[in-house]
Amino acid sequence: MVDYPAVLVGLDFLADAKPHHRRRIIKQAIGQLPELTRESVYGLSRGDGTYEVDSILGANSNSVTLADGELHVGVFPKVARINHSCRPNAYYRFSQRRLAIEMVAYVPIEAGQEILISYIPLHLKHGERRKYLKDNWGFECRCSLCHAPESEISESEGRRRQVNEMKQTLQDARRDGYYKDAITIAGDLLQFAEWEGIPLLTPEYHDTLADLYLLKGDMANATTYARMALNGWVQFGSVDDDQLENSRRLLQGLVDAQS
Ligand SMILES: C[S@@+](CC[C@H](N)C(=O)[O-])C[C@H]1O[C@@H](n2cnc3c(N)ncnc32)[C@H](O)[C@@H]1O
Repeated sequence: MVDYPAVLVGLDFLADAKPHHRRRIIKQAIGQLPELTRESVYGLSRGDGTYEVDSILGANSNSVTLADGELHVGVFPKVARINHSCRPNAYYRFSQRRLAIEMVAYVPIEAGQEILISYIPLHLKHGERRKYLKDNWGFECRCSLCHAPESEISESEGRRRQVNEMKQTLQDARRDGYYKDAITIAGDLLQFAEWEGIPLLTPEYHDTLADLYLLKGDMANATTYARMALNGWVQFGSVDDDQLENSRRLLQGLVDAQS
């Protein structure tokens, strides 16, 4: 799914304009939208706040960085209908070239099944996630993980903690030249992500494995993983995705080196 902004406001303007000017200008901009888009913006859920425009933006905006490097806040009407989950099945990314948000499913999502994204970084702990959502979004999370039995939450916490530690150990092992150990950890990380149902971006790990095998001098495995990474980025990637380009270059370099 691709979604274009109905409203896009520079962060400088939000920070600097006098509140009543800001609200008037944004309201005027919404008023000038085509009828259907305008209705979809006014039909969005409301956050706290006395002022309509502030409460719509507060509960429904996404921060995006435009090609000029400037941070903006946008209302993307379709994305704004998607709820948060600490166990998401999709994620979104912003394409500067398309000026659009692209939704990407981590796993197959059946028709009728709810699309869920994480509004917050996934590595946060349970309590931190709840606090972040309350402080920044103003709601108590009711996702399936937050409502799971205590034992399931603590199992999930343990796995996430372990994943963070493993990522650190992997980096240390790579830096110190223990490539074989780093390769084992990268494989375990993929397995953990599957158990947790927290989709890692698998191509990222295939890229890591390609890099480690290359460092180890195992060109055959490096090429296999580079190819898997490239296939993954084609699936997950965007038109302006650097990772796809980097992956393509790595694979080409490996193929050239062996020919
Ligand atoms: C961007 S909107 C999401 C779509 C909205 N639920 C709707 O029906 O249009 C964000 C608002 O949805 C609600 N929400 C989203 N995820 C939630 C969750 N995990 N638990 C409780 N409320 C949630 C909150 O009220 C939040 O301010």
